[in-house]
Amino acid sequence: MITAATADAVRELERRTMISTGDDALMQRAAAGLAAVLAAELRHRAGHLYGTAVTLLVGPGNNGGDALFAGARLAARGVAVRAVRCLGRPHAAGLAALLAAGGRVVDLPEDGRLSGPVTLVVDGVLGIGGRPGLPEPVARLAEAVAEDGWPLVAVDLPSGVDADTGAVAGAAFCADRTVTFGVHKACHLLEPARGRCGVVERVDIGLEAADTTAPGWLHALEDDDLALGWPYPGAASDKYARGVVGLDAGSDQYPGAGVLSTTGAVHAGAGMVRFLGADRPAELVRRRLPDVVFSPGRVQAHLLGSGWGDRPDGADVVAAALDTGLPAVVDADGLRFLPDHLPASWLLTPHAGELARLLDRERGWVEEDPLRAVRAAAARTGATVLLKGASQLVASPEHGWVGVAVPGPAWTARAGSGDVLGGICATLLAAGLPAWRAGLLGASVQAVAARTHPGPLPPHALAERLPETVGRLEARARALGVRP
Ligand SMILES: NC(=O)C1=CN([C@@H]2O[C@H](COP(=O)(O)OP(=O)(O)OC[C@H]3O[C@@H](n4cnc5c(N)ncnc54)[C@H](O)[C@@H]3O)[C@@H](O)[C@H]2O)[C@@H](O)CC1
Ligand SMILES: [K+]
Repeated sequence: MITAATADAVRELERRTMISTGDDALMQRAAAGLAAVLAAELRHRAGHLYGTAVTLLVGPGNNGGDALFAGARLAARGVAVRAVRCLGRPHAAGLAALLAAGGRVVDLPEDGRLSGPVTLVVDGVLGIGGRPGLPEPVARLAEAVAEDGWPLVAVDLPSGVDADTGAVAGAAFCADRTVTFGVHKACHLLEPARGRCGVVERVDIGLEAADTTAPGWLHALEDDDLALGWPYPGAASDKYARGVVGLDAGSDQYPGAGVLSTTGAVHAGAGMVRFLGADRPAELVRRRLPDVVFSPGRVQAHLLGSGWGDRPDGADVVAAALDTGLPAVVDADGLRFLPDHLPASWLLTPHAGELARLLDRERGWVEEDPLRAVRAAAARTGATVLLKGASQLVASPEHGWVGVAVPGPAWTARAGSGDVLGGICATLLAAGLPAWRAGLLGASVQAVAARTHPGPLPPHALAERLPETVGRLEARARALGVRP
C-alpha cells in the first residue's frame, strides 16, 4: 500500500514534527536524501561522480532550498553544480551553502533554453506550495527541457502540476524520477500528474506518525495488496461461501451490457450468478454462459443498472433491492434511480459524467478535482463510491481516506469495461467483502489483467482473462506465506 497526503495534511505533519526536530532538520534530511538519489543517478549515467554537471532549477520556496542544499553536497564531491534562478529569490541559506561549496548561480535566459554540458537537471522550482501552472519564461523552460531531452529529477513533485488534485491544467515539468520526502503526495497517485512523475522515490525524513485514516490521506493498492486481499475460495467453499450474485443488467435496447456484466461476475469467481434482467440479454447470456441460472432465488448481492437505458421501472427495481438489505452495485443508468439515502454496503460505480449528474454538477467540476468529487458523492448518498477513470478512486461515508486502485493501461477505458467491472465488484460483495474493498479490488484486478496482456483487448476478452489473473494472484499470495 502506498500512503499519500494532500499538501495540508503534509504541512500539519511537518509542523508537528518540527516541534521536536527544529526548523532546519527536516530540510537537511530532505537534502541529504535527495543528494544520495542524485549521486546514484549521476553514477548510473556517467559511471562516476567527479566531473559530472548538474543544473538546479530553483524557485523561491523550500523546494528550491532542498535542491540548493543537495547541490551543495554534490559540489563538495566534485560535481559542477549550477543553480538557475527561475522564480523570485532563491532560499538564502541554501544558496549560501551552494556558493560556499563551489557551485554557481545564473539567471534563467529569456528564451528559457539551457546550455550544456548537463548530465542531470533538477526541478526545484515549486513543491507543495506551488500554484498549478508555470509563469513565463519557466513554462518555456519546461518545454525546452523536454524537447532537448535532458534527464530530469523533480524535487518532491514536477513543478506546475496540482499537488492535491493531480490536475495538469497549464505548463508543467515532466520528470524521469521524482524524489519525495516523508510521505507520497496525492499527485504521485493521480493522473494526469502521475504520468509526469516518472519513478517516484520516497526519502524518509523522520516525520511523526500520522492518522492516515483521516480526510486528506490516500491509500493506493499495490499488486501484493491485491494478491493478499482477494477472497480465494477454500477447499470447503460452496457456492454460498463464494457468493451468489443476482444480476439485473442490460435491456432489450442494450443487451450487450447484460452479457458483459455477467461475464465479469462469472469470471471473477462468483459461486453462482442469477440473471434476472430483460429477455434479450437473457437469451444472449444463456447462449454464451451456460452456468448462469435464470430463476429468482437466494442471492447475496445485487448488480443493477448497466445498460438499462430509459427503464420505466428503474426506481422500483432499486427500491426492491434496497428492501432486501443486501449489498449492491449500482452502475450506469441505475444511478439515475437512487433514493436520497443509501447504506455504505452499496457500491456506486459512476464515471466522471455520471458522477457529475449525481451531484448536479458539470463534468468539468468532477475532472478538475476527482478526489473532492468522489468524497462529495459518498457524503451525499451515504453509499460507497468507485469513480472510474484514468485513476480509479473509492470513497466511503465510513472513513475519511480515499482508496486508489492499481493503475492499468489506458486502453482499458472503452465502452463495456465498466459493465465488466460492475460484475466483478458484485461478485466480491457477494463473497462478503465490504463495499470499499470490493471496489478497490475489483478495479485493481481488471487493471492487472489488462496490464499483463501485451496489447488492447475488448472488455469481454479481458473478462475471460480474470481466472488466469486470479490464479497468478493466488500463487503470489502463497509465495508471500498466506494460505488461502
Ligand atoms: N516544510 C518542511 O518542513 C519541508 C518542506 N520541504 C520542501 O518544501 C516544499 C514546500 O515549500 P514551500 O512551502 O516553500 O513551497 P514551494 O517551494 O512550493 O514554493 C512556494 C513559493 O512559490 C511561490 N509560488 C507558488 N506558485 C507559484 C507560481 N505558480 N508562480 C510563481 N510563484 C509561485 C509562492 O508564492 C511561494 O513563495 C516541499 O515541496 C518540499 O520540497 C522539505 O524540505 C521537507 C521539509
Ligand atoms: K519541484
